[in-house]
Amino acid sequence: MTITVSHIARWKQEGRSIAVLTAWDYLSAQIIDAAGIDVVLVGDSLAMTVLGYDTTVPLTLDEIIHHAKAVRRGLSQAMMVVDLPFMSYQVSIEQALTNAGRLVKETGAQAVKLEGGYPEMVATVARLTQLGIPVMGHVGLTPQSVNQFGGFRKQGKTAESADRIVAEAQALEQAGAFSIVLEHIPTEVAERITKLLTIPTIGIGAGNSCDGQVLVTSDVLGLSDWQPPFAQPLVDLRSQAIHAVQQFCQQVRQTPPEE
Ligand SMILES: Nc1nc(=O)c2c([nH]1)NC[C@@H]1CN(c3ccc(C(=O)N[C@@H](CCC(=O)O)C(=O)O)cc3)CN21
Ligand SMILES: CC(C)C(=O)C(=O)O
Ligand SMILES: [Mg+2]
Repeated sequence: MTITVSHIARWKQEGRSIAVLTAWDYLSAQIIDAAGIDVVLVGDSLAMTVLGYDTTVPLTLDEIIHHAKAVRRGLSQAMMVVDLPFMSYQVSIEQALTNAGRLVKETGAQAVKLEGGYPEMVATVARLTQLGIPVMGHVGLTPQSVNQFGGFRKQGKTAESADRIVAEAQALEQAGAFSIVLEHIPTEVAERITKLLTIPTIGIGAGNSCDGQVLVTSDVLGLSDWQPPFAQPLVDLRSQAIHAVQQFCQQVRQTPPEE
C-alpha cells in the first residue's frame, strides 16, 4: 500500500479531490487499483450488491473479513478501509475495539469505518484512534439505521437535523477521525461541514463541495440490478455481460456434441 492517512490529510490542504470506490473481492479490487483509485472501501453495501440482501443489516463480521482478505490481495497502491458491520461495534467500546482489531489484524485494513456521530460513538472513535486504529466516520444517511429511518431516505432536510449532522461531524473530527463520509444530505449541509472541518469529507449523494467522492463500484460500472438516485453508471457492463453470455450459449448450441 502506498497511500496512507498522511496522504489523505495532506490532499485536503492541497485541494486535491479524493476518489474512493468499493471493492468486494480480488477481481474488483485489482480493477479499481489498476485504474488509480486513492482509497478502496470494503463497504458493507456488499451485503446488497453481491450477497443479495435487502439491506446491510444482516452482514456479519466474519462475512466482511472473508471479502476484505480477498480485496487486500488485489491491491498494490490504494489505501484499504473496511466497514464494521451492524452490531459489531455499537454494543460497547470493548466490542468495537475487539472487532476493529480483528479487521486490522486479519485483513490488513489500514482503517475502519463506522456509522454515527452520537456521543457513545464519538467516545468509541476516540478510543480506537488512541489505540492506533484510524477511523473514517459516516453521518447523514447511515444505512445500518434503515429500520429507524423507515427507508434509505435523504437526511438533514430540516434545519434541526442539518445542525445535528454538522455537530456530529465536528464531534467525530474532535475525536480523531481521519476523514468522514457524508451520505445523502443536502449539498448546502455538506458544504457547511466541508468548510468547518480540517479532515476531508467524502460525499455520496451530498453534492460537489466535498473533498472527495465515494460510490459503490457496481453502480459506476452498471453491474448492479438497481442503483440509488444519486449514482450515475459510467458504462453498462450488465447488458454487455448478458450479451456476451448469450453469444456463448449460441456458440455452444450451434455445435452439436461430436459422436
Ligand atoms: N448498490 C448500492 N449502492 C449504494 O449506494 C448503496 C447500496 N447499494 N447499499 C447501501 C446503501 C444504501 N443506499 C441507498 C439506497 C437507496 C436509496 C434510495 O433509493 N433513496 C430514495 C428514497 C428511498 C425511500 O424513501 O425509501 C431517495 O429518493 O432518496 C438511497 C441510498 C446507498 N448505499
Ligand atoms: C457507500 C459507502 C459509503 C458505504 O458505506 C458502503 O459501500 O457500504
Ligand atoms: Mg457502508
